Amino acid sequence: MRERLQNLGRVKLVGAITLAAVVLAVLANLFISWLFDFQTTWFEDVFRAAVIPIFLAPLLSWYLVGMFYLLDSLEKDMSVLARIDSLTLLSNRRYFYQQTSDWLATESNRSRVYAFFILDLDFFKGINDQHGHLCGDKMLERFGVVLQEIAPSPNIVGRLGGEEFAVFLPNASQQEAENLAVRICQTMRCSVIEWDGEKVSCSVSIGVSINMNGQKSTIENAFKYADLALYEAKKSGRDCYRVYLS
Ligand SMILES: Nc1nc2c(ncn2[C@@H]2O[C@H](COP(=O)(O)OP(=O)(O)OP(=O)(O)O)[C@@H](O)[C@H]2O)c(=O)[nH]1
Repeated sequence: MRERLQNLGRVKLVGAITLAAVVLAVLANLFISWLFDFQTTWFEDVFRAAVIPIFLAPLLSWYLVGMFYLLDSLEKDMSVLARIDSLTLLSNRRYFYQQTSDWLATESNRSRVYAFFILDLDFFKGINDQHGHLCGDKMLERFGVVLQEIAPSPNIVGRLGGEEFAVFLPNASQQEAENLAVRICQTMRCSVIEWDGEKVSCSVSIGVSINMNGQKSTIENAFKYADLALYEAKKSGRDCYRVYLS
């Protein structure tokens, strides 16, 4: 993205040079005609009129093609940036909702089972307070990587905001969902980052909502039930998961 923006700067410079060259060439042409009061033939008139476009056409074409290519790639970059969380590179809240809602809206998926996790790092404020926000950011990045490794596609992983994340497991049974929750808790419990020569770790609490028996439901319901389960996990002392069956 940064490279493209630099290229855009270069293209603008070439555009300005091209424009200046056109203006100078036209002025020079007029000046020479005025200075020498040319009595030119029609052939010389046509030749002189054609010289400028012939020499400048490649430059102009290159400029226009470059501009088109860069604007096109910048538009694509913008659309990606609007969907991802810049710190963890996971889906952001809005895109996560869109992905999961799209899955649920598909007719063939409506009667399927799925699990929905809300994951919240424990006492995360303490890490910020004790080691600083940059350390907190590094922990959030680490958690994002852990989630992507443990719950790869077709599962959908997103950062809802702050230290709250979500995972959607399409077609997952209760057993599969619970196994995954156990693995995430264990991995975070053992995961350590180095910060200013100190080892920093952070556990996670997980609220799991499982849509049993393939009942039709919305992502809002799944969210509500997972949130209730998360509340139970926090109340039970954290570093654990709780399940809400619906
Ligand atoms: N470093 C960093 N901190 C963030 C970010 N977003 C939110 N926070 C911090 O996350 C902390 C969340 O604190 P709390 O809501 O009290 O939660 P907690 O300390 O994890 O406590 P429990 O959830 O009850 O275990 C706050 O201190 C926020 O400032 C971020 O992007 N980076």
